[in-house]
Amino acid sequence: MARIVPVLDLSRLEQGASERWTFLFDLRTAARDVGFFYLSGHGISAVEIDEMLDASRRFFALPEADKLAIEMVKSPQFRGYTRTGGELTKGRADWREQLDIGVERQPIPQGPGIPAWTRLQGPNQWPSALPELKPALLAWQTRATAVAIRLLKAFALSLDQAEDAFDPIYSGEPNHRMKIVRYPGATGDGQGVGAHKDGGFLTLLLQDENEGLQVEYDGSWVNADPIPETLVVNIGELLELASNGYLRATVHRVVTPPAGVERISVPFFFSARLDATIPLLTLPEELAVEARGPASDPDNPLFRDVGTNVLKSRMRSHPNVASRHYADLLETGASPV
Ligand SMILES: O=C(O)CCC(=O)C(=O)O
Ligand SMILES: [Fe+2]
Repeated sequence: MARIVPVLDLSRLEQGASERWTFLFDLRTAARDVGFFYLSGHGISAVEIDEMLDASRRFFALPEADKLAIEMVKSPQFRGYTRTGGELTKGRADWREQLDIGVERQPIPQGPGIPAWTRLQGPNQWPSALPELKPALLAWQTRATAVAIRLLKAFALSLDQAEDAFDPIYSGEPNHRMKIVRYPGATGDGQGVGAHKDGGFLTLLLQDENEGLQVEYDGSWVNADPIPETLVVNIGELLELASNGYLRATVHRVVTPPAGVERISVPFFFSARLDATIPLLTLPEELAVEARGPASDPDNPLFRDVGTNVLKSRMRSHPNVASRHYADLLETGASPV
């Protein structure tokens, strides 16, 4: 039986015009039909992958005090460590611990009339007990950004747009974010991370050898079990919005591993600049007739303003950070949540 979540080889883009053309067709089909695929031929080596997973394991093995020293609640930028059960998906605790890292930038000076999402820009928190983590994660960000941009250009071509159609909304200051995540075995109620869609353009996920990721397809859950040396790619809400729902931001979740197993993953979320507004692409007629419009969920309103969208989802996932650093928005009802 054919795999539901297909494997696509990115190096086909460089194998001549006809291979390139069929790759773009396969890419568009996978992103429209399942919204998830495995990516091979991405150019990130097995050694780099192992190093990233090892660095993640070393972080989670640190004494709890070293991890709590950089807890996310200290960061208005939603950066840092979240302990197991500390994050919510649709109001329910996720049984995973994680470190959130964004782009390293100076905070934006605040004052009257400055939009709240500008507070998302600023520094990361790094563990002083593991100095090698910072260069390892920043190196991964650089590698993953390059792959994400190649893919985004390919998506633009596959939708009959100019290759650089998305450049104006990410170039200069893209707002990617990544996490290292550990799912401990047999904890909580089995929700590693609850069913959700990702918010950005594209997510590139590195997973270790352990199962747990599931993708919603045709009303049921399909396992997206690890395939060595591949990344799992999924479409985020921004690409669904830009394509008027032609491409699908698919719901996914992670189930808790069994006792004695821990699962490590490294999701990288490629997104647009916080000050960008998501355009609506004009699709060619044969694609436009198949565009369903972006899924509308009254519990999860989508905004074309990227900064507002990002702040909304961060505040929902981390209510402790919201009440410490965004209490003004919660009190005045100006909250974008
Ligand atoms: O850990 C995984 O495999 C997926 C994580 C995920 O979906 C997320 O953090 O958005
Ligand atoms: Fe996700």
